[in-house]
Amino acid sequence: MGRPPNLYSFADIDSDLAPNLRKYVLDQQNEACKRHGVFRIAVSGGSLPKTLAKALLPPSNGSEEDKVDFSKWQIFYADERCVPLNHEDSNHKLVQEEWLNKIPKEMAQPEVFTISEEHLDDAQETADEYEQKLVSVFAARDSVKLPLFDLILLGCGPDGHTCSLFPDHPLLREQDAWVLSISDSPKPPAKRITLSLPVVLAAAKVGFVATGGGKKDVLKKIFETEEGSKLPCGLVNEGGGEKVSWFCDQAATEGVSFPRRGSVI
Ligand SMILES: O=C(O)[C@H](O)[C@@H](O)[C@H](O)[C@H](O)COP(=O)(O)O
Repeated sequence: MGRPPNLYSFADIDSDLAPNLRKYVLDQQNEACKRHGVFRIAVSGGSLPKTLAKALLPPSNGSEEDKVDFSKWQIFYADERCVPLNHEDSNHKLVQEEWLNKIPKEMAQPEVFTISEEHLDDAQETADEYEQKLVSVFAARDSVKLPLFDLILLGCGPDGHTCSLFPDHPLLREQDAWVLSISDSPKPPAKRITLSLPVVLAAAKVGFVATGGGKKDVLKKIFETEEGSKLPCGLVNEGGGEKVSWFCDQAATEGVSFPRRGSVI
């Protein structure tokens, strides 16, 4: 690894972490729009959507620099459960309820890429269909080796998983496919699809959001031990280096040694 990832620890989620996360996302949005006129972002489920809602809503405080320009957003799921989109386990439903549905109706809405509901009992088919959606956006499969997201926002599980990439799972070794299926996920539901590790590592920026005392032990492991650096979150740190940032609160980082400490704002 070159330079280590950035680990930010904030005193409070609402008044501190959320505005910093907003600034970070807006910086990536603005840079991506300058680069290619759109902002391509992938997001996970778990506790992330709730924190992200605090960061993104309301979409503007009136000033030009502070505008979340959803008209430029193309939103993908970093991982999704193979359930109907209106099912209570669906990450899309969660994201809709937490913030997509709360974007003011008079504003231009983002483009959201959901999984197909056609073959939900076949996780591989669902993964292949989702990969085709990525191909249609990120150009023909043979002309780009990997889709280049502008930003991927992820959570960190208590066992160090991220997306639906679980510790010691063979999916971690997948080098070729963009979207993978898993039918034995240790976190229910068992059938899911997930971006592959090479796709996560190809993104321009990767932001983790991990809050609460329940994350303390796994963060210590990831940042301080050899064993932790082999966990899925640790592999993203190792492969992504300084393009990876962690947005945490003090409860999650108590006693964790920081590679680099700071504030985005
Ligand atoms: O669909 C999922 O299960 C999530 O995308 C998953 O990868 C999540 O991000 C982590 O499990 C962390 O979840 P918490 O933030 O709730 O701990």
